[in-house]
Amino acid sequence: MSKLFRYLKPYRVSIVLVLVFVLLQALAELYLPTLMADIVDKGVVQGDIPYIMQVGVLMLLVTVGGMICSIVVSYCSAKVSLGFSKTLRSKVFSHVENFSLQEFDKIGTASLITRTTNDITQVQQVLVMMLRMMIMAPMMCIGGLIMAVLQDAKLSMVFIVAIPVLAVVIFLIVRKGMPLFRAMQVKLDQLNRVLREGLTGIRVVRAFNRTEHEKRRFDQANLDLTDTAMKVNQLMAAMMPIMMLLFNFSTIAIVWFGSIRIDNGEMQIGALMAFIQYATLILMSLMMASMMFIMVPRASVSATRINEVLETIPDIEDGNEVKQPAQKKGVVVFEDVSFHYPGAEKPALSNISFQARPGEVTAIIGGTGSGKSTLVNLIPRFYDVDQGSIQIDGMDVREMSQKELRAKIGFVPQKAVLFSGTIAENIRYGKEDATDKEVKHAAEVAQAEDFITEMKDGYDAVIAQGGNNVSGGQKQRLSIARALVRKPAIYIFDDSFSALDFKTDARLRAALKEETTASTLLIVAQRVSTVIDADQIIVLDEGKIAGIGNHQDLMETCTVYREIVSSQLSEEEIA
Ligand SMILES: Nc1ncnc2c1ncn2[C@@H]1O[C@H](COP(=O)(O)OP(=O)(O)OP(=O)(O)O)[C@@H](O)[C@H]1O
Repeated sequence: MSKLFRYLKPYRVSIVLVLVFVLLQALAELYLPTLMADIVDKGVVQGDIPYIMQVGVLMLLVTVGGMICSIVVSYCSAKVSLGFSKTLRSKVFSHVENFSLQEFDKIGTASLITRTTNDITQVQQVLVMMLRMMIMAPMMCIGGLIMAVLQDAKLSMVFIVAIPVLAVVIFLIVRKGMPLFRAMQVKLDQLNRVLREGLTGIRVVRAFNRTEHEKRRFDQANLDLTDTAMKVNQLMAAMMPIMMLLFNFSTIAIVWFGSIRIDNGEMQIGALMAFIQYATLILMSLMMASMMFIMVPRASVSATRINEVLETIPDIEDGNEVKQPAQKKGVVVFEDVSFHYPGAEKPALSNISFQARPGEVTAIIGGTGSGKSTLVNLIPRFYDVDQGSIQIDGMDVREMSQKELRAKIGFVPQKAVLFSGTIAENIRYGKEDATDKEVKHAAEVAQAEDFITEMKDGYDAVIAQGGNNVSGGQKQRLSIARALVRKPAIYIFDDSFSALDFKTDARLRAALKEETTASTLLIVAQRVSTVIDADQIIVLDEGKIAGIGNHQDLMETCTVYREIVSSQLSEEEIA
């Protein structure tokens, strides 16, 4: 957890304030019983009213002082801990943004969400506690002991028995609690995963009548978490009565032995009352310590999970010296590229070599799972190649800065993703400073203009979370417009026309041709009609190139291509 505390630096002043005021508060608490002993022994016993009034006013002032200290401590510690968690959340988020897809696959989205929210809250809560109790508990314990010994050294022997017993109880509780805290965070991850899947996949859940199944899955994860949380709470609940029992036994012992000492004239009644109060302070401080001993390990489990994210070095990082290709044409060259996903037995791509040139359309076709998406995902470096190289305008993509590289590319993913906001905002996602005219033009080319103008608010129509209020084909066209608006040197369309009807698909490709005369186009497609006019078609089969050429060439030379064509087109169309 200490590693995370480096983010506390900006709050140094507030932390010092907290510590100073906690110290003052502790001193006030320690002073009060002595004053009370004085009132009883010197004022009440001797009937000295002015003395009672004088010390009474002093007690009142000390109490008010202690209260003010407590308020300052609460304010400053809240400020520090809330600021700390805000900083930590944004650090984790911006670090995660740099992750390659490999790290996302490894940690899992649900766990990343829990770590950024719940885990940070755990650490934040403990931080408040530590700020308030780290000084308070030892001060009250040591100060209380000294004051108690000063009141009556012999009676202090009671603590020799009480404190070690309490220490053993705390140790046993912490030892039992640690594995439970760890399990609780993992189970929270599981619950979040089930919840996320159930909510994002709600349409499939309904369509397949799997509501009950999902409910069972959720209940199971929920019950699992509750069971562990119950165990943790039972442990915590057991702690309090045990502590109170020890506390009450100690008080009985103090009153018992104290009254014998009063009988023998070795102690005064006021001193015994003060002694009991000091004993209360000591035992309270030990309770505070035990709370810390329980909460700190729990938060340290969370801290480890947060550190794991912060210390994950993204697989894909810019080199020390990033370069820029001399030309900006957008020539994409694959040179003997092979790639396999971590943990996968077979490579997803093997020995891929080809060139995609500006002004030309390079289409990639192949069966499902043949590696088409993987191939195009390697160009913006979502993953890095295992072997060979990918060059843009003669420069290896690993030598460029990721920002520069991705600025050259207009990427339309297989699954269209929109963000909550207006249609115009979604298109501008591709180019922040795009003018209204540019946004409109991109929408026109993407064949989205018609349906946008039909909407009540046109370009200002609001897209719901995940783009759920537009159709699949409309979503695809908006994500195409988003790529078009940045006018990049290279366009990548990963199966981006699949949800369009044949007419719109053809119109879109014709408009694209006019718009992108100087750009390199890579189009992944399932439909032969989409690729038939391409300048070059790459046929993929189980991660390997089965053929490369235009439609006519491939019809003559490539069996895999012929099979795809004959499965989709009629005899006349083929002829
Ligand atoms: N993130 C991943 N982790 C592990 N394996 C993966 C991952 N993504 C894809 N694969 C595997 O890599 C192979 C190629 O997948 P890819 O998505 O590139 O195929 P595709 O040709 O685009 O298929 P489709 O047309 O169905 O989209 C498949 O065997 C797939 O199971």
